[in-house]
Amino acid sequence: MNLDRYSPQNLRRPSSGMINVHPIQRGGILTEEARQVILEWADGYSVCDLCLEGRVDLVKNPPIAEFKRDVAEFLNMDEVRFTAGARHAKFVIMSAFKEKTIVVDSLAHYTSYIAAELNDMKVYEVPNSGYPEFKIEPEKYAETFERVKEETGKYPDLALLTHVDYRYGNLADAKEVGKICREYGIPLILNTAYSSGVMEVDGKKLNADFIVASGHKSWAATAPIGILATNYDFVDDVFRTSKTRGEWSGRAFTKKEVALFGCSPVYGLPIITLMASFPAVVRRIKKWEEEVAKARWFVKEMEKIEGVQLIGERPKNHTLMQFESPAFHSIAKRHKKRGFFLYHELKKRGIVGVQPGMTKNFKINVYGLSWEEVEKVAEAFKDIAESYGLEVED
Ligand SMILES: Cc1ncc(COP(=O)(O)O)c(C=O)c1O
Repeated sequence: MNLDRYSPQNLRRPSSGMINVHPIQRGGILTEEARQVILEWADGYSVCDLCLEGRVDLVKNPPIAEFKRDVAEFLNMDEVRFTAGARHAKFVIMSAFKEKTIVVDSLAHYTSYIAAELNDMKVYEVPNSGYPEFKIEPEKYAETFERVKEETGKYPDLALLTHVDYRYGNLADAKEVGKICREYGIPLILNTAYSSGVMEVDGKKLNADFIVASGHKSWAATAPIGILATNYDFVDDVFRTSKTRGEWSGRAFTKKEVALFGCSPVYGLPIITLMASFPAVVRRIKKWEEEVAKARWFVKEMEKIEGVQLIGERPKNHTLMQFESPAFHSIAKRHKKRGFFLYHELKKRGIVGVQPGMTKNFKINVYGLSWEEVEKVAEAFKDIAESYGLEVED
């Protein structure tokens, strides 16, 4: 066994000091405030020094119990719990709908399907508009509900909408989908992994019954941490407490919430960094329009390159984007590094995050980059294109 492999020198992060445009990274970059508290809280169960009630969400020092209320207010929902990621939040909700039927958008993340599968749910999909915009039209929810009724004899029990999808960064019309769900009396999970924490999300305005969020994706927190917010109607079912009694010992755990494993598994840095970043997160969502402006500018610059084109909705309403680039793909075919050439060329210019091997299509997120950094990334792409003989408009 070569233990040297794990020495601090060998555990340096490969992307250190570079501009990282990986879609999943931008909203999870820690704030200065979070960096300041890291070391003090880095030990295992650090937040449990003064746990008097046997549940992380009830701890008063550090102020997690208050934080829970502030996050609920921020999302305009009634109750919140912290989970091990958005995926766990979805699992927790769906565990209250075991073996029932769920309708999800056809851009949903794999974790939505897995959470449903773990709970033996039957999944139906709402189609999207296909190439090139791949939009989810709200009325397709109503059509899918009717289709489920025709096939099974009853309307579905639950619906899920991915507010911003991970493939194209399309912003779905959550309010309208929420309205349709209300008309049918079907509770809606809004997956805000790519929206809450970077842009405003108001659960009541959007008619969401559940909001799931990802702290490490969009709230500047250390993984793994997610948020599950809901309204009073669902609290008893989703946050149901244990009814088990030890058959021999007679012990009971009546305060422990079953689907949260009794006490949600976020005992240290994840919850501390989520809290420490929260004031900055509350402030940063007000600057969302400027983030979108940067994304739109970046698209305009990228499309000056021969054969590069945005796919997904136009104009962009989010900072995550996908391009198709047949011209880069043709270069890859004759390059000795094959599809990896683009990754290497970008790395030489101080940029990481475009998936190694991808040239035909690639994804980028410009959230939180300064204007200078966005310009640097656009210039890098143009420079690479020109160096391989592609046309770039002035
Ligand atoms: C739309 C969407 N939802 C959920 C997730 C998973 O989030 P988490 O890691 O918090 O479980 C992802 C991850 O990429 C995602 O893109």
